[in-house]
Amino acid sequence: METSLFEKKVRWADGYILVYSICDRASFNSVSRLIQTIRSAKDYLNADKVPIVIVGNKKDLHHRRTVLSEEGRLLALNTDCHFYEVSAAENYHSVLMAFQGLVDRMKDGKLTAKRPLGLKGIVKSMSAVFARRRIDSI
Ligand SMILES: Nc1nc2c(ncn2[C@@H]2O[C@H](COP(=O)(O)OP(=O)(O)OP(=O)(O)O)[C@@H](O)[C@H]2O)c(=O)[nH]1
Repeated sequence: METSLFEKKVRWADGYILVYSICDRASFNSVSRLIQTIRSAKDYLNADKVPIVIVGNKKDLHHRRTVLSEEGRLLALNTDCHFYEVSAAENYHSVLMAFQGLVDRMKDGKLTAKRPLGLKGIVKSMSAVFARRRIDSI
């Protein structure tokens, strides 16, 4: 069967941020479907579980909310994803946190994907983790 450009892109990526609007249930449903697409594309490649971050945007528009925070959180829990609610309009910090969360998980994934490690590999991975902790605490 012919692989679509979309599927090729899905297979290529090492991590995903899927954004919906908390005021738009259709966008939430699309995210839910996209997660299934990503998971099955990656299963096809026998790849390790790739990190997916679900982002509910437009948190500032609470009076127009149609998707509850709990629904986003539950979707993340059921699909082994990570969840953030943000307002891209109000501040960039929450958006930054979501991207940072994804990058951290991708790095963690790369460390565990290299298993099984020899003694040399274990020492290298431990050093990488502790070096990161040192940087984080600065
Ligand atoms: N109030 C509010 N508006 C936002 C937020 N993020 C984006 N918008 C607005 O939503 C509209 C669509 O934003 P786009 O960046 O074009 O995003 P899009 O993915 O094309 O979204 P849609 O057009 O809604 O499908 C623009 O008018 C943005 O200013 C947010 O966090 N809060």
